[in-house]
Amino acid sequence: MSSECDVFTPFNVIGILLRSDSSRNCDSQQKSRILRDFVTREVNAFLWFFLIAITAVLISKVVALFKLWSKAKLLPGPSCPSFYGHSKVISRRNLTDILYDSHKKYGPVIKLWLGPMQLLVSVKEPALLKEILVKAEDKLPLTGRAFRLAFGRSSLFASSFEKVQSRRLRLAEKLDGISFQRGNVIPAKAVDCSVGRIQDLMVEESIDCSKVSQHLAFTLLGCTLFGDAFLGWSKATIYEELLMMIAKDANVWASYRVTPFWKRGFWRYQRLCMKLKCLTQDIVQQYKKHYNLFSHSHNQKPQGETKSSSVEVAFDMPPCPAAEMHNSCFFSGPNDHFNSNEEPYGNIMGVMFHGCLTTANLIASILERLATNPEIQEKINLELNRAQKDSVKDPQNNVDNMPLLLATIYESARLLPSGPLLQRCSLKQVLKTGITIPAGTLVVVPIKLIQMDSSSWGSDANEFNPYRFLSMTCNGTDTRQQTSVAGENDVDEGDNSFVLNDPTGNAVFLPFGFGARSCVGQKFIIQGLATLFASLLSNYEIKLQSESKTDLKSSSSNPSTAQILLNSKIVFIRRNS
Ligand code: HEM
Repeated sequence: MSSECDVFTPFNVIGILLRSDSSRNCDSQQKSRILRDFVTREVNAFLWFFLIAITAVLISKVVALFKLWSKAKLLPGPSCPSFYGHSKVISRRNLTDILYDSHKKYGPVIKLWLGPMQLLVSVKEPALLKEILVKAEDKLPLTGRAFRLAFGRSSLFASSFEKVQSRRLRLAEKLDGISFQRGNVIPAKAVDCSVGRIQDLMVEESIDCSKVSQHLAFTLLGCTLFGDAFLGWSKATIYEELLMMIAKDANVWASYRVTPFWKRGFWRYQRLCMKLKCLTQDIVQQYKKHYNLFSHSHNQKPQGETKSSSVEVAFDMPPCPAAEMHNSCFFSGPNDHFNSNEEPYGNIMGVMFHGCLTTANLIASILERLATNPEIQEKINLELNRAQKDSVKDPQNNVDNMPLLLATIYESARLLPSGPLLQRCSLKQVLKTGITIPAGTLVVVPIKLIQMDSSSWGSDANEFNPYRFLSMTCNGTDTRQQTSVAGENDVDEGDNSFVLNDPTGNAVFLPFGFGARSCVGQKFIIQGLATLFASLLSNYEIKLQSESKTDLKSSSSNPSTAQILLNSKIVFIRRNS
């Protein structure tokens, strides 16, 4: 017969765990029952708490979803075709084409659903653009993930503004600093090396426009970052190839929500990234050796102090003792502490990657415009001759006096931006105009459409016309100056001269973005490319290979498909031959 105490022994797990032996006395059974009751109550309380918390989270999500839906209702846009939104349509058609059609039908601010909880808002209205790009500071996680997967953690290209804020400020200061020392933006050797690269490629009669642009961009950036060490670096070609191979797949691997460790292709990609890291390490070592050699041969400073290297001069950096030279030497200040979570070469690889791709795209655009507009080329050459006569012989010091050349660069950037969209997320504020874009929305600015919009750029918005960035100044006998918009028949001569209307800050000119996350290399690269093209045009005439002409798609009624580079072949003809 069981004892009285045994009657109360519950048959739950805790009860079994706490059940006492029948040999124990009643007193100890009493204690264990109290303990068991206590534990049971604690577990129940925890479960209740857990349930309430989960329910609260779910309710808040549902409320947020309803809020999103009700706010989104106020925004115009095509009706949702299914529960999954427009994602199926987007996977079948180019997003820029869809945005072009939707903006045409529904106005300058439109919405698209990427899923039941993901809203995309595209803004084309110039009055709203600046406000949005200033207020929305974070970028899409995809961009940050692509850089992180390829180059490790770094503090320049992360999606969160908080993480990049201080580092991008310092880099911008340094790059802007050298932009003020105009003549020296890109060291003369970098330009010579880039032009020399064209001569190497000239073995063939004509050159692939995209290939030569890629070589030029890579040489320009490499020489600027690593100076003389880069000129003699035997692995430069492999580095360039690796960068391009990584660029091809970067967004594919970043688009996986969970890193696809199970895919063989992903590990192949990681090996490429690893090789790139080793090569970056190698060029930094070479730079270090070169720098050591330089400081020993110019032993002008006391021990412990070193003379500024070419890279430091180019980037306006404090001299850095060779022993401490690493990534931060390029991208940080004297009081910067290296973050141990960061990949030591992440920022260098990131800048080489972003800089090469975007600069190559712009160089290709300029080369094609010049090749298809020989009259502009000749006028730039006249401008170059005049600038050379006016001041020192070196054309590289005169890019500021070459408004047509600068206008050609701006116009080429307008017609072929490096990407079709600027992307932002987590816009928290209500916009001044009364339009509310809910928090968490993916906000896109379709730069390609904006930069070719006839309402902002005129009826020739799809055409190459560098004169849109120029004004004609007429210096009469009285000293007053009169300016008027320049045209292609105007000549920059004598009493008349062109003045550049700098488009930076114009809400509808966005090849370098705008606001908190705009490109920090803008001034630097515009000056650098002007220097490169001044040198290039003084040596060569650029022509399109005759068969290539039919390949050029110069205009179309839909700006989203206009001005696509079709990999034309170009010929460089030596001017004095
Ligand atoms: C023709 C050449 C270039 C073009 C067209 C270009 C264009 C751009 C664009 C469109 C963005 C995004 C802006 C936005 O979302 O608002 C960007 C970001 C950036 N660019 Fe460039 N870029 C060029 C060259 C360079 C160079 C040479 C450097 C550095 C030396 C550089 C450094 C950066 C950095 C650090 C960012 C990230 C800013 C951030 O996320 O906060 N860029 N660039």
